[in-house]
Amino acid sequence: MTEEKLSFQAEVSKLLHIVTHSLYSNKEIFLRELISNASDACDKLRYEAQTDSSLLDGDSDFKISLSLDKEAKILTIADNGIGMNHDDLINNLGTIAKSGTEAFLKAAEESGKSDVNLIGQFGVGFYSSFMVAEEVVVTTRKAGEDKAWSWTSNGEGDYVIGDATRDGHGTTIQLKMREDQSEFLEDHRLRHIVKTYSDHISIPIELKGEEDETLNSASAIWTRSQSDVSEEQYKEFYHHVAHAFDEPWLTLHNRVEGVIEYTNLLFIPGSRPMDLFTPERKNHLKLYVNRVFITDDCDEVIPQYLRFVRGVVDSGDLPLNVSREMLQHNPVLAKIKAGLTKKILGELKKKAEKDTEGYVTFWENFGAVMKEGIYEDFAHKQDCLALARFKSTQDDDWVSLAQYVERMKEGQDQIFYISGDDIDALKKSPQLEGFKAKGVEVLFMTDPIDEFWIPGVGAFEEKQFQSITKGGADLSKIKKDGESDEDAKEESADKDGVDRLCAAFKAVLGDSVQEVRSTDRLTDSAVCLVAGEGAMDRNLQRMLKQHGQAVPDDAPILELNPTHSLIKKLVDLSADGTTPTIDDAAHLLLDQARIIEGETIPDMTAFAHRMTSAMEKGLV
Ligand SMILES: Nc1ncnc2c1ncn2[C@@H]1O[C@H](COP(=O)(O)OP(=O)(O)OP(=O)(O)O)[C@@H](O)[C@H]1O
Repeated sequence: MTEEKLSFQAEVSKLLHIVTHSLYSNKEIFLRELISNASDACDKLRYEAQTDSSLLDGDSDFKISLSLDKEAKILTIADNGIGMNHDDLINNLGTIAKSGTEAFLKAAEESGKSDVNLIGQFGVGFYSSFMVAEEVVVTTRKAGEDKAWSWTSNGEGDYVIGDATRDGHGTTIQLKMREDQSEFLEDHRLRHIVKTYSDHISIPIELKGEEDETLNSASAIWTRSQSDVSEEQYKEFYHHVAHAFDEPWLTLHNRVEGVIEYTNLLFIPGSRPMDLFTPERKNHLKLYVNRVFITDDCDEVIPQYLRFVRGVVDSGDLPLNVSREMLQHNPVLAKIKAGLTKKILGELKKKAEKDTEGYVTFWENFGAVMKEGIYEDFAHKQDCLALARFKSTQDDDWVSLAQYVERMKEGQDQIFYISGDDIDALKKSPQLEGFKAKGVEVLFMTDPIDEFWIPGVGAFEEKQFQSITKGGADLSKIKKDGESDEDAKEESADKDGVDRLCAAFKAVLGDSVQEVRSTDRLTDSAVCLVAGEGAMDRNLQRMLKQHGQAVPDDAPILELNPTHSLIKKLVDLSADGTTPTIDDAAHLLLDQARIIEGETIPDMTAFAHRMTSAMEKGLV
């Protein structure tokens, strides 16, 4: 017999250390995890056997069996699923490729003792066996292969893989229970745990004894009627199907009848899954055909912007032997996708109307993903827009576009927004000053996707979206509450003088600015930068530059606040032509505006010199 001793990947060792040393009291979940894996293994084989029935080798009666040897203190969990070969064992039980593990380990490291909660939140899958067992022996044979393998470990640093014998395909996991965990060797305890956590598993879970006993209902939960499923059972199924450990925020269970028939049991998670923003943008919805698992890797079943939805879709209208390739451009699936999208968006709309507070939780988790729908889903663009919520200058609450339009000021015909990745920095933007002073609400667009959907959508209820960091944002038509035309006029400054100063600044600054002009969007600040109306928004320019993309070399417009005392002084000084003071002021103010925008200034040394000399003049 050959044996190989191998070390766990470093992350696994860390994870195992947490698991074995944790004081986590809910140790019974180890059984849920192992049963969940066994059920997945049966699903996988059932699917593979659709195209190659020889894999079943005459054993198609899928089941999971539990048996107890009280004397030897061994609990055995066996399945006749897909099984594992030598390399699978190393890849699956010696390494972790799961997204989120790193975050889990980091959080565990940072939190010190509270790893207890973390296990509950993240789940540790197969490795949870080591919470209750001092030794775990896995004996497994992969369907279609002759050779069986054993995997043995005490969960401390390494494991041993060796030859083994096993009748038929599948996996047998033997847990040599720790001295203080003998409760899990009691029949009644196992019955209770299976009923609590694994009742929804669609294949039978049997407890071996003089007479074998089936412990679960063994009917696919989604085939039952809603009234036969408790909230607790939905939650446990969600944990199983989503590999999640939080509470579902929304559960959608319904059967659709008509030209195409299908059942869906969908969940919107209560917190963000870890892989939400990975470039693949994968969904994890499980597709079944008449209760036979087909795939959880099919892009055609739900749009990418709804990729946070978890659960199951089962339809008898797809052929059972459908291959993953056949799923592409499949008209039945396209209809299911359209139906699911409509259903989900409809339910979200209801939630948004009925439970504003609860909806905010959803939006804070998934809003940035939902906004991709505004950009990508032409058919549902308006629905997605109506579901969108924004932070604004008005208050700390989230606002919908409809609410925004409703509270627009007299004379206002545009939806004003400012974009950038940091809301706190945005709140301090000088460009906001004039809007705040007039009580005009401005939306904060803080998701990168905002830069893409806004130009595509253009308007909401015929009100154009207008970036306030672009030249075209015009405040002059909007009056302050209670302000008369006369008051408005009084605020404007000596126009000729300002024009003269603008021309002098432009002459000094040359091509580094497209234009220098007076603005009414500032009240406290002296200057700000904006993009020309036809040019790319400055935030988008910054974003693209950060990602190494080519960006058109559009120089910004420098705007001066004619009511600011510094500008007024400079207006007076400019009567004498372009003096060194005007020259320095032009450069300093441009650099200042760049700094406020979070940009680096091209010549730091020159900036420092000018600043020093300006301070000297002021102080001496
Ligand atoms: N009974 C089994 N039969 C076949 N393969 C198995 C079995 N148990 C585990 N595996 C394999 O080992 C892998 C790792 O299992 P583990 O429980 O650690 O993680 P997981 O099931 O992928 O995720 P989670 O932690 O969310 O349950 C599984 O993805 C599967 O490939």
